[in-house]
Amino acid sequence: MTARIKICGLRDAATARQAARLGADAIGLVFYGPSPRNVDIATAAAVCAALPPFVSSVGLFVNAEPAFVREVLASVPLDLLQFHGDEAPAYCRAFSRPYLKAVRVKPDVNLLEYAARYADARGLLVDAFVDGVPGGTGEAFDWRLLPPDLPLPLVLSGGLDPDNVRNAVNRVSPWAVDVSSGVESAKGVKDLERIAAFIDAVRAA
Ligand SMILES: O=C(O)c1ccccc1N[C@@H]1O[C@H](COP(=O)(O)O)[C@@H](O)[C@H]1O
Repeated sequence: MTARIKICGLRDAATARQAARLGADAIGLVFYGPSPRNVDIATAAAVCAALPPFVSSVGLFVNAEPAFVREVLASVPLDLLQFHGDEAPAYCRAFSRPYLKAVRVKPDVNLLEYAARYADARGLLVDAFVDGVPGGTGEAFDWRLLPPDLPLPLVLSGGLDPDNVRNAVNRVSPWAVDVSSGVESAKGVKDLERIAAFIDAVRAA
């Protein structure tokens, strides 16, 4: 099975359209002020409007005020929410939208427990644990910490790039992969050649 591909941290309509043309299945919009990939609501709406059919838009939040998530949802047609902080299951469900729960993996993590707690999530997204930073760090983690029998679709992220993603897909067999830093030329600046190389590498796995 070919892994689906999400390119996260898009900040303009032209790059989002190019990513879709190159074969991305989903693009991510970061609504988290401290991130170099943060977008405002108007920009996010313009990015979504530029997407061709059958390419999903994912909104990423980190411990956001519910009112802010609702404000975004009122103007931006997001297909999926990605909760990348310490959001409780009740919080994630409160928006009545499909969601992914991100888990930052460290050696003592119990992903089966997470899968049970967030059983109504569309998937678990696994990222590297880096102290003090919620994500988007470009750091990978030890994929051997992932259980083989996770009952939810697994979205693999954390330090993926055009050079390691083929091996990652072959080793982990995730439902999808998600990348941000690994397809950038500088923090927050997407590089179309790296996006193309990343997508080619996933397809070649
Ligand atoms: O992209 C960000 O800036 C970001 C900020 C806060 C939380 C998550 C963020 N990105 C997500 O982190 C993972 C891994 O990213 P990377 O490829 O290692 O840079 C991915 O799911 C991004 O969507």
